[in-house]
Amino acid sequence: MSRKASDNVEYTLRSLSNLMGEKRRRQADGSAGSGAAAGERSLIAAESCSSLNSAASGGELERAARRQFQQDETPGFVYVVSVFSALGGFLFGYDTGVVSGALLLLKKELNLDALWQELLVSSTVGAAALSALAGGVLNGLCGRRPCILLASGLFTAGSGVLAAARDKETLLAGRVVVGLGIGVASMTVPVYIAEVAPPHLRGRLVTINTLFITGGQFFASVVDGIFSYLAKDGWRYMLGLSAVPAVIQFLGFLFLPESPRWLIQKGQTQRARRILSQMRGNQAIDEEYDSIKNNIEEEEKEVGAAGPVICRMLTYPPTRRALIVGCGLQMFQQLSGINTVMYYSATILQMSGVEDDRLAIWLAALTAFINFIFTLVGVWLVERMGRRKLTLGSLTGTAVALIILASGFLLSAQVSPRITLNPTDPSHQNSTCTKYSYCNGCMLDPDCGLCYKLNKSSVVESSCIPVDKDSTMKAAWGRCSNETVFKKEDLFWAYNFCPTPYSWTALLGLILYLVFFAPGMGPMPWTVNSEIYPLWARSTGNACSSGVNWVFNVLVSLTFLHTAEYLTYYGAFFLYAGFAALGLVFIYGCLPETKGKKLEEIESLFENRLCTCGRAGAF
Ligand SMILES: O[C@H]1[C@H](O)[C@@H](O)[C@H](O)[C@@H](O)[C@H]1O
Repeated sequence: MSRKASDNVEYTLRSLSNLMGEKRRRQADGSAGSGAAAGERSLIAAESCSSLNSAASGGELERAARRQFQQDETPGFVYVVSVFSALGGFLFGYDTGVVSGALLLLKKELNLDALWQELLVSSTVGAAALSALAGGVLNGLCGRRPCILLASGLFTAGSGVLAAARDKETLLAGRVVVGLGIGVASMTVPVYIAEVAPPHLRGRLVTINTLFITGGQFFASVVDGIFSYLAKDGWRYMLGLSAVPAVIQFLGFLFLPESPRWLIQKGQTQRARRILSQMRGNQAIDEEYDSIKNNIEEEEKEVGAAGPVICRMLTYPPTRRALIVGCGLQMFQQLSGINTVMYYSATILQMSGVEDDRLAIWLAALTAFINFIFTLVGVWLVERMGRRKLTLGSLTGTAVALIILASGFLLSAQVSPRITLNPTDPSHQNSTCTKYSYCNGCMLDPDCGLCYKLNKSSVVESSCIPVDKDSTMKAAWGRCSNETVFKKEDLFWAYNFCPTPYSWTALLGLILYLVFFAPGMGPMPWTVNSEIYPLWARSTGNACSSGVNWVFNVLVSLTFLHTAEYLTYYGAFFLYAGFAALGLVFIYGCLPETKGKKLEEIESLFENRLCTCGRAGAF
């Protein structure tokens, strides 16, 4: 009998027996438990055989029974635990998202130069990379719960330091502390949720964590929008607000349990059984408990317990392959350019005709909102389509959207308006801006912007002028240096883009990008990583793959401006499209379907050669 058919039969039988009013099975505990469990299993097996035919024929009944079974099996407690853990995802999203708005105010109030701005952004991501890697050891030694408590403690402390900071050095320290929290949370939360969730809900519950990440990013952009009107100290609220969810998570986790799988691994079996039955409601837990326990024993025999986990992972082919798949997914997530697209979204939207510069900050919120809403679509799709199809579909759409986005920039560059006026700098400073004859060159120079008028839809009276050091919304001198005056005079200022009739193509590309990326490539790397490693390798596997995610995040964001300078914007987006295409080949060949499988069964999907793993379990 196929696995699916036997599952169906089991669902049907268990639910039917519930429907017929059979008394809830009592939880067996301790040594008496195993005898009772064996009895129960044989009862189920006998039921399975005798009812096989009727179950197989009654499709409707089967579906109803499956639904009933799943409702019975999933107590609200699992959802509560998942939501409290996913607050870690929210903080990850909030703290990485809020900084752009905070910087706009900070750079004026504390006179931050470009290096300090860069430091405040990258220090967090860099610290996250390091602590995600270190989080693996902590997770293995101390368990998931202490790590989540540690992360929320770090978030709380970091946001307190940031809100109270008096100078840029303290700000930097606060950003590093927050980054340490993000790294630990990003690798622990998906693992913890995957370990407490029942198999049929695991994908959905872990994907909720990414929904919280994008929700955090969206919330951060709204907070940025609101507090941007508060020129003095607005940044303190922006950076300090994350203490609220952090404290809630910390308090919640004082009462929430450890992962039962980790407890079994550490030999704390009584506690593990108690927590597992809490998580599974009225369902008998013996089967799951035995399978976790047997699996741990088998793994220890097979792989041996000596030597550092990473070495054992690399020398044991199934975990080596899983590690390559997990890290590859995280790498391709970042290489397809999500964070540059998000960061650059306000400009892309402005480029497409939104001319009110005050709106820029709200436009970023709109992008974050699309990312959030379409991650919700992913939560809905993950248990329907499965991880593999969802990731493949999402990455294909992402690659196409990147090509459209790049074509938008390419078309804009090709019809780039000519520069017709060359006013002289009143302060007689030498600026590179005056040397450009076309808008395209001017746009790629981060120090310059285009000041122009429109005659119908064509650009006239254009000049390339240095950008104001405090605000990219206006020029340093000349016709476009005073926002209120130049708008009255029907002048326009374009920083980072050239006004052309093809700008809408980039907007279309941006929207399509988010629509496709958010349901699959956003959440799946986290979801798949939480389930592909056997228990002994899970902390280390997730630490490595999260570390890879953060390292590529820093690399892509730090190199974007240089890549754009050397390859132009369209070149940069074509490059990301190329990475996405490579990612597609990799995922097609190597990513097996893990939907509905018990965590203990997944290891077997990596038994064959890496490039054939994609075929394993792909239903
Ligand atoms: O999965 C998340 C999510 O999609 C975010 O929007 C992105 O900023 C992160 O880098 C990524 O890891």
